[in-house]
Amino acid sequence: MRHHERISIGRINYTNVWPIFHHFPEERFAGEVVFSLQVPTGLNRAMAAGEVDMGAMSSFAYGTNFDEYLLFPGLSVSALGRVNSLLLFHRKPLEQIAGGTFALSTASATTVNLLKILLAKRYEASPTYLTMEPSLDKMMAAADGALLIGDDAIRASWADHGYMVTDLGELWKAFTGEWMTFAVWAVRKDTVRRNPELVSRIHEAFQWSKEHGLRHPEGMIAKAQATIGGTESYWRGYFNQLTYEFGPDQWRGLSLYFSYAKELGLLERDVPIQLWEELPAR
Ligand SMILES: C=C(O[C@@H]1C=C(C(=O)O)C=C[C@H]1O)C(=O)O
Repeated sequence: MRHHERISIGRINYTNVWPIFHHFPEERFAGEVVFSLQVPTGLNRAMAAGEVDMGAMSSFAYGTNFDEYLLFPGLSVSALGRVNSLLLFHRKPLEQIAGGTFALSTASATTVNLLKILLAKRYEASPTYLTMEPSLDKMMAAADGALLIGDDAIRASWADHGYMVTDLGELWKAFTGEWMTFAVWAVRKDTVRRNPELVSRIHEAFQWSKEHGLRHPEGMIAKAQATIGGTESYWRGYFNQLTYEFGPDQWRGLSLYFSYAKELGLLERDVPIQLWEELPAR
């Protein structure tokens, strides 16, 4: 182990990960960790390049590069149904525009591929896709539908635009009956080899932080209201709608997503769910 090497932890810069990060005991890791705050696609790239060692990223990005990563059980951003922050905005019913043009946020990997899967499998459509910066007005000027994620989607859902709004978590559940996992907590295998003890302590701290965050959401809710807006009950509902578990139910839903992605050529290989395991106590 290189003693002075810090572990870089990726943190998605959206509210949806707050229940896992908000109470992370940074002071316990002084000098040992640094955080990298980015949109999901930024973290996906940084993890693949080895600039970030572990943390939250798009579940789809695990699928493209799984040989390099392990997944932490018990940590994810998942939902069985509605999410409220993975939203497709459109002018006409989806049935009428499924073969049209869709503008996709540059920040997303999991959800853009989820939309591709649903349009291909459920609507049997072959639409045109544009990738754009997440701006609802610009996207809707260029396309029949616009896909936003995270806080961009939340803000747009409050705006007075008159568009129809489809929740991608709800659409996936209606089509498959399954869970969907949007963000996973992954670690690079080389980081585990170099520094198993620190990785283990960080995992434990995340679990603690999550349990604490879910038991005591008040601080997080107040911070979300102050930084983004919305009511107390909106945020309480938002954090309750999401699930932060990553167990057999979520693995099954995510595996189904990966198999559709492979079938449609969005992923090249079958993707196994490979879990990180705690080192045996010495
Ligand atoms: C629940 C969400 O899931 C997210 C969607 C992601 C993606 O589409 O790649 C990645 C991480 C999560 O932040 C959200 O953005 O609100």
